[in-house]
Order: sequence, then structure tokens, then C-alpha cells
Amino acid sequence: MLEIRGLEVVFDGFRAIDGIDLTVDQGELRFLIGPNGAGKTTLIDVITGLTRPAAGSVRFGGTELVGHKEHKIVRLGIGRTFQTSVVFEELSVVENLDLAASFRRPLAALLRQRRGVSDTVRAALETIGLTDLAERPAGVLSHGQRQWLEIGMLIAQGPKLLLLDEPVAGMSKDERERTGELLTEIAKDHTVIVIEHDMEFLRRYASQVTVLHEGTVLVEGDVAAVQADPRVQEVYLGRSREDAA
Ligand SMILES: Nc1ncnc2c1ncn2[C@@H]1O[C@H](COP(=O)(O)OP(=O)(O)OP(=O)(O)O)[C@@H](O)[C@H]1O
Repeated sequence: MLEIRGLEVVFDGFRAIDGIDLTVDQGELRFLIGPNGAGKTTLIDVITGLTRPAAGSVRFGGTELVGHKEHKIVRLGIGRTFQTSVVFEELSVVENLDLAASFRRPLAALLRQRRGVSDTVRAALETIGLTDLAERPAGVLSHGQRQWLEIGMLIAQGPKLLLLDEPVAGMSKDERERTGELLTEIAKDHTVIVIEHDMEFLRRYASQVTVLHEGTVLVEGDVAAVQADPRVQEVYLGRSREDAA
């Protein structure tokens, strides 16, 4: 489904991505990890058309993405979350979802008053577990609920591939658990790539993991193999231990 080959991204002479090959199959829940500055967010920026690579190709279902504008890539079925929130606080939960879902509808349909909740929006509400809060303004949501709403807004757009940037950052233990279950659920009918630093979360919910380091793929494999790899311990776990100290 997603095939990245020979990818290079250069910022003012600095090689943020230095020759990445990555294949993600349909229906995978793939975790991307790596120390700060490894190139994880840059990789997602390239897939979504925000950053143009100096070299390489990104093929999605056989279509080359490099050179396409962001909105075209969204229409091809790729959705992402950002580290900063995109929720409209004054609008209700369901209105936020409706707005996200409506991006495919023509303007006339957008201007028409909403007559009840569409099946897409209802399904997204249920998936993210916010049905009871549907009519509340998004501004009153807890941090975790807000993150779920953002994921719901992506799902409502009907993407095939979801790219999530640190979805459990700042969440409580319960919220992390709920998010892990949510990702597992979403991965049943979507391909999902998750950037995540939290090792405990990874141990619980990841199967396939790709470790990036200094703009290259350091190791790839199942979570146990990746964790046991001395190179990963050196660059990633070693560093987290220092951070924790
Ligand atoms: N627009 C930019 N201009 C210049 N340098 C950039 C730009 N964006 C990213 N970089 C640099 O590229 C490298 C990779 O950054 P990136 O944000 O992709 O890392 P990351 O793995 O996502 O790290 P983090 O975990 O801190 O988010 C970093 O050294 C960063 O400073």
C-alpha cells in the first residue's frame, strides 16, 4: 500500500532524511519510533505533501505522491493528525465531526442546514467513544477526549491510511489504554502509522516497529526483536534511561 524508496530530505544542507526505504502493507498498524530529530515527523510531512524530498519516491496504492499538493493527497485517502490541535472549541463534538466529514461534499451541501447526524459521523462518534458528549462544545473536552475527537475527525473523512503523531502524548494511564484499544479497533479497517515515544505503550499495542535514527531506518521488526536489538538500546532506550535519570 505505501512504498517509500530512496527518500532524502535536505534542509539548508542538513540531511534530515538520508535514504529511507519503508514498506507498509494494507491493514498494518505500524509504529515509528526513534530519538528526537530522527526524522519521524519529517517522514510524515513528506508522505502528506507538506515537505518536498530532494530525492526518492513515495507510492501509495501505486500512485506517486511526490509532487502532489497536500489536498490532493488527502483526497487520495491519506489523513494525519498534527502535534497541535485542529479542533474548533466553540463547535460541538458532533459539529466538528460533521465539518470534517463534509470536506468531500460540494459547497451547496455544506451550506444547507444539517438535518440530523450522518451515518459516517455517528459511526465515528461511536468508534471514539464520545457519543454521550456529542452535543457538548469541544472546548470542554479533556485532553484525551480531544485527541480522540481529532482521530474521529480523520476517520470521518474516510481515509485508507492514517498517520498519527504521538497520539498518547500528555495522556493519563487510562486514556492511553483507551487510545491503544481505539488504534487496534481502527486498524481493523484502516492502515495506521503511529509515531510514538512511549515504550510501555509500544510493548502493549505495537506489533511491527520501525526505528529511525539520524534520518535512516536503524532496525525494523516485531516489538520484542526491536527492543532486544543492541543498536536500538544504544540510540533509543539508552537515551530514555538517561532522560529518566
Ligand atoms: N523545516 C525545517 N527546517 C530545518 N530543519 C528542520 C525542519 N524540520 C525538521 N528539521 C530538522 O530535521 C531533523 C528531523 O526532524 P523531525 O522533526 O522529523 O524529527 P522527529 O524524529 O520527528 O523528532 P521529534 O521526536 O523531536 O519530533 C531535526 O534535526 C530537525 O531539527
